[in-house]
Amino acid sequence: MKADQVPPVTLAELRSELVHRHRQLVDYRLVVWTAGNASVRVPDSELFLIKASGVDYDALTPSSMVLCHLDGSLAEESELSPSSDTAAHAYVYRHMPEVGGVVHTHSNYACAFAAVGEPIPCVLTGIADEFGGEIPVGPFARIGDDAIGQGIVATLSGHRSRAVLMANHGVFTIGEDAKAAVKAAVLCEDSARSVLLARGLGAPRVIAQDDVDALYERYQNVYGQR
Ligand SMILES: O=C(CO)[C@@H](O)[C@H](O)COP(=O)(O)O
Repeated sequence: MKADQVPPVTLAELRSELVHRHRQLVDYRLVVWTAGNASVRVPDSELFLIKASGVDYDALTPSSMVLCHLDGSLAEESELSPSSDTAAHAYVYRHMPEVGGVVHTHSNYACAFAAVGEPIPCVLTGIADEFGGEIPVGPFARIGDDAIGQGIVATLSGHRSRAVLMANHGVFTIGEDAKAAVKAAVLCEDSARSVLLARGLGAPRVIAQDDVDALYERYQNVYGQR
């Protein structure tokens, strides 16, 4: 089958995939209790799916994924309220058409940087590979409306990084799909952990910009199976 003959993904498949992506957040120890959430854009539509608010990760099923319009309103009748961060995710989808997945976590090491308002410096090749430079800090914003979304879009537009540390809050990541957004959340936490460990040994050294550029270019365009 040629790539252009791959059948379009169904809503049911997207719901199941989003359950799996939330399971990955637990497996990678990026979330505890009901903190955090993930969403996925429904291709070729003005819709996205997002986790229901405050539901245990163990209890998530395809029907716990709430279908929303890009203004954040419900697109179907649902007994479950969508995530408290729905307006933030919706704002990202409206203003970054290239984004197909959004993830939010309170992963500990990255949150430590968010708590002090400090970017994660580009001191390891893995950070250059995935983020193309430091992982930036976004503004403080209250939870519940699109203020968080505005901060995400303002910080990540035109930036290589797919992760932002929202000040005094946590990590928001974006990707072309939900898998890519989860990957960015995993690697953001891994980066933060390594940098904090390095600081116990001495002063981490920032990689030269031309090396960062070369590493990013290779990882994004050459690494892995093409
Ligand atoms: O960041 C926050 C609250 O600080 C929220 O994102 C919660 O962590 C998860 O909320 P729901 O998605 O369950 O509404």
